[in-house]
Amino acid sequence: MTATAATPVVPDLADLQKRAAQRAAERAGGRDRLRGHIVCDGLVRIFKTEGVEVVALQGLDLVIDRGELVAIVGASGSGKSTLLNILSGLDTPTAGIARVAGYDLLNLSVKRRLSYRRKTVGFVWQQTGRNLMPYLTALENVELPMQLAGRRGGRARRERARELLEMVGVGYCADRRPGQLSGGEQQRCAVAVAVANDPEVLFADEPTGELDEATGADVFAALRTINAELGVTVVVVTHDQAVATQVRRTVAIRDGRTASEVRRTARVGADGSTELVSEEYAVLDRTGRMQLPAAFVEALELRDRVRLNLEPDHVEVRPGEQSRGEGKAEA
Ligand SMILES: Nc1ncnc2c1ncn2[C@@H]1O[C@H](COP(=O)(O)OP(=O)(O)OP(=O)(O)O)[C@@H](O)[C@H]1O
Repeated sequence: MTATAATPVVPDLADLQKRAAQRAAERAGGRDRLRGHIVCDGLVRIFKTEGVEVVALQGLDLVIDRGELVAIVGASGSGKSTLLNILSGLDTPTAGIARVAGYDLLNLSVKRRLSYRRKTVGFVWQQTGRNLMPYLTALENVELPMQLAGRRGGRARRERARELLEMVGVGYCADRRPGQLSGGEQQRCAVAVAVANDPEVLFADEPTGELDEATGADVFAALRTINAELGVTVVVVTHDQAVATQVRRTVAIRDGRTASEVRRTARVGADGSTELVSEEYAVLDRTGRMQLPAAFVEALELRDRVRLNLEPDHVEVRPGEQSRGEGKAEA
């Protein structure tokens, strides 16, 4: 159709969809922002029970690149499980963007959701009993998902299962049933089971919650190996702050939003020795919102209103009239 003053061009559905996608990307801060393997942008989840609304996620932003290993930490009730349930396809968000490996989790048909959960993602749960079949050996447990998916022939399946158990350090447990394994060994087998069908992303919900520190460290070592050897993106949810020493990137959630991040990088010293350096960042969302760390707020007794000053290379946050503290914080 030719456009004239009298007959304006009516965009067709494909045009409108393209425009809507562009607008959504612009609103989210441009296409680059939405390019991660896992992308949450302005993610909202509201639960309604008996007329009461609970806002579990209040516009959460998070971008995780392919092949990253990230821990999500936060106090009880901060929204960790809600986030994991959405990312693993068990729950649907109320609004925002949630995308994993190209799947738009807000608009999944039943068929796509099933395929997403079967092929794209793997899970390790906190309860060891939920991860493994009690009457099968460790080896049979790892073989089972491949068998159900009709992948690989019998011998190849067995070989792959052995390889995965070796990879997570429990090759010696192959012929034992879960009841004959320690909690840590069971969770390491669970990691092997979860990646048996080559998922793109592995989600682990408090995988060390029932373990002591040393055994928990073995499970983290298994997750790191899987991440490095298979290139699987790994997201571990935990309320254990000590996990920061086990991974390179830790994202803290507070009140349903990403609040801060700790990144650990290897730094080579003048003598050639390598040390891991941790740096903590506050997370700034695309509208410029950030959460001050609770310790800073308490130290200066900040409340209600604060004064902001733009300095050449930083922003200064000072107590306002309502705040009683006399000191100043800098962001
Ligand atoms: N199905 C639900 N119905 C109503 N409210 C819910 C539901 N699930 C979670 N919530 C609420 O949402 C908020 C976040 O809960 P969530 O379980 O995600 O937190 P969490 O960080 O995983 O906590 P924990 O470490 O204790 O598991 C809480 O206030 C919780 O009570």
